Amino acid sequence: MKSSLSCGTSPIVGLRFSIHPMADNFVEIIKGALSKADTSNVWMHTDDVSTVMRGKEIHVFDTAKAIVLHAAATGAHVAFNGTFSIGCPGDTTGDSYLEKEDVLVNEPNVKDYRQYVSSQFGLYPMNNPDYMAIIYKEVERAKECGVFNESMHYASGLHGDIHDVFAFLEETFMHARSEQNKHLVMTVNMSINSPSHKGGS
Ligand SMILES: Cc1ncc(C[n+]2csc(CCO)c2C)c(N)n1
Repeated sequence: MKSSLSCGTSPIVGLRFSIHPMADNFVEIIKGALSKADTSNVWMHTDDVSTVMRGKEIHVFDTAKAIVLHAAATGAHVAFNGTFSIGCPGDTTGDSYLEKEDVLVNEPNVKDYRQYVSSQFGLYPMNNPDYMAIIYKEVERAKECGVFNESMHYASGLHGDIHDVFAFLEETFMHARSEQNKHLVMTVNMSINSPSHKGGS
């Protein structure tokens, strides 16, 4: 890993995530999802706890959605949890693949998949005194986009087709930061193919 400090001006989006399939063949599902997605536009590393991905925003969201969809397509009940980050002052410019072209490599392969997902997200606009206004605005955006599910402590509930939920997450991640406040963290939990989803899936 290279380690030149970028002083928080870097456009690199990082995502650290885990997939937990509630199935006996969880190893096959995790490894299968990671290998079926085209990861050529992101830097990625998997360990025993999670996987980290770094790259341009569009490629991180494109690759993450494909990985989740490939795990979901097995039919197993799968949980995804991830932390997205951009603009961290302590971040480094290495392992980023920023030179990649803006052509999505997974979207053509997964665009026809349909998958209901129930999700909870949290926004953390770092060092921004107006953070509550930003959070309320983004919750309003979720309502306008038709993916809002319910209010709750410490997160907001989203649900719907995975393409709509991911599109919202990418949009809100773009809008909840600014030139003055570059550092943003977003947490996302998803539950897929859950027996609790009566009629929605
Ligand atoms: C996305 C993602 N990356 C890594 C792990 C950790 N993990 C748990 S079991 C397993 C397969 C056997 O090594 C791995 C890699 C995870 N759960 N999800």
